[in-house]
Amino acid sequence: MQLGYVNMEGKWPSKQDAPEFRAKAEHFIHQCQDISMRLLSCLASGLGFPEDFFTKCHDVTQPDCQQTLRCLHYHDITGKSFPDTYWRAGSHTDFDTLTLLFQRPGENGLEVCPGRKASTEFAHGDVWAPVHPEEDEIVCNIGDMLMHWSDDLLKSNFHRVRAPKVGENQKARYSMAYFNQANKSAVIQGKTKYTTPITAGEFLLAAMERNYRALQELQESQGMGVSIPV
Ligand SMILES: O=C(O)CCC(=O)C(=O)O
Ligand SMILES: [Fe+2]
Repeated sequence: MQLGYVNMEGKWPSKQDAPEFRAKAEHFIHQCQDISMRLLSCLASGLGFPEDFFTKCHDVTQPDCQQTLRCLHYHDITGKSFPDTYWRAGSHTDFDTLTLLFQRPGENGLEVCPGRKASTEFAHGDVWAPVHPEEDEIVCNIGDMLMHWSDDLLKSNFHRVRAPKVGENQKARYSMAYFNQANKSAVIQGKTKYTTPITAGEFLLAAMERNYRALQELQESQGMGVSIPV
């Protein structure tokens, strides 16, 4: 389930089904926005941009706002074993500027791949480290937009979610990701390397096309076709 600031009319669960859901979700989203803007202000200053630079690019009062809270539910797989090619979430970087990731103690599986040589590498075969959930901790992932804005100084990190094996906690995993995605019309432009301006809307489209092509190539190399939903 994905929640945001725009185009939400008619998408909230009804008051009868989940009486407090909307108010609680909106309160949480506002808290995520608040802490994100504080973090992004620090990052803007560190990168030599004005302190309010990223805040202005992630403006929730604008109709082209793309801030999103993704609520994830990975199913209970107790007693089931899957091949090593099976992931709860496959290796990827986030397309956004900065992600706040919330996970629950005991629901392990998140792994990160520190270090990255190029934005187009898909990190197969690299060294992965687990990020175990801790009470009161928020995992922050640098995304592709911030990597671009910082001319590759801040690397967007590959991460994935492993499927637990028989003997481990195979119960459901719930997590939430607050994606700080710049407003569609915000211009992403570095100072030294990525000096050609690109809007965040174009940037997201290009990232999705690149990931889709990479998936196609991987599946073709493994002799599997990509099935396109019709
Ligand atoms: O479930 C998780 O912890 C990871 C989710 C994630 O990486 C994503 O939705 O981009
Ligand atoms: Fe992610």
